[in-house]
Amino acid sequence: MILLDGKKVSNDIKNEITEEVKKMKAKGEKVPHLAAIIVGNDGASLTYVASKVKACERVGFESTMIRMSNTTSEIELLDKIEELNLNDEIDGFIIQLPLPKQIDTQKVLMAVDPDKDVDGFHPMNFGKMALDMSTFIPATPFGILELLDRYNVETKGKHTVVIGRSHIVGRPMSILMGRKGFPGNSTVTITHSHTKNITQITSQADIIISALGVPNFLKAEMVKDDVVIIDVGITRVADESSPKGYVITGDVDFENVSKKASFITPVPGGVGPMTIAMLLKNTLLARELRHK
Ligand SMILES: Nc1nc(=O)c2c([nH]1)NC[C@@H]1CN(c3ccc(C(=O)N[C@@H](CCC(=O)O)C(=O)O)cc3)C=[N+]21
Repeated sequence: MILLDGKKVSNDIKNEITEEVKKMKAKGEKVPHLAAIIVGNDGASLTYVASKVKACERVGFESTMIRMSNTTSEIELLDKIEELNLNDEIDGFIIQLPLPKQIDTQKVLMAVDPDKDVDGFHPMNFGKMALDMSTFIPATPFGILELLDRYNVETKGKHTVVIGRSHIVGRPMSILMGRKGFPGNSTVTITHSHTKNITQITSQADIIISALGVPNFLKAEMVKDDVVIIDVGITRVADESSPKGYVITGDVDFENVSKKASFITPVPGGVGPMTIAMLLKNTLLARELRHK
């Protein structure tokens, strides 16, 4: 079994980006600037945005975190987005999800200037992705592709099973794994809450990408020998014995599934850190787009 070490690879990527930023500075160019809007006080969301800001500092990017209250109206958020669209200092920005229920997420994501949409959530960018055009690929799927690439995991002709059809992971992942090129050229099955007999499907998979959010859902009996496992689950499970009062738990029963797997991502330290590294990569791309 080979561990797909997202923590290590994300560090390599951050070092590569740091070098790029040094070159920009040496040429007297403006460094990339990422902004993040966070609405409300969700603990996990605040942690993620804080790690994004920290990652920006680490590679030498500028960053701005914009906090808005839990009672923010849709109009107020749309106004803020328009402000960032027009602000020439900002190369790219994200709106941390999930949003409070009074706000229509799809409407908000459509208000982002596609050229600053470093999350790749605007329908224009999603469409470009599906059509093999160059664009921002959502950070989590992009991170998974990068991990498969750097560990040279064969995807061509393999049966990839994606668990979950969310707009930010499952759906784009199912498209990307079936595209031409590497990593891609897989035969893809996407499964979701209405899928019948999921074990029958997962047990035929060469590659499983699980983005379900149900701790320890995928058991050893559900997979075949030498399967490649990508665990996107990051559920906080209460645990009094740990210092933070919770442990981050993936969708995969790692202890038992890892014994059968050829490659597997750990949680934490797998897909999560890659997501942050690829957001930086998209921000660098956005900066290059705007100053070409
Ligand atoms: N607009 C938007 N863009 C996102 O990319 C986005 C989002 N909203 N909403 C929530 C999800 C989730 N997400 C993660 C990022 C990093 C870790 C990460 O670094 N995880 C660490 C553990 C971090 C911890 O201690 O909680 C790890 O897996 O090793 C996890 C999850 C980005 N998301």
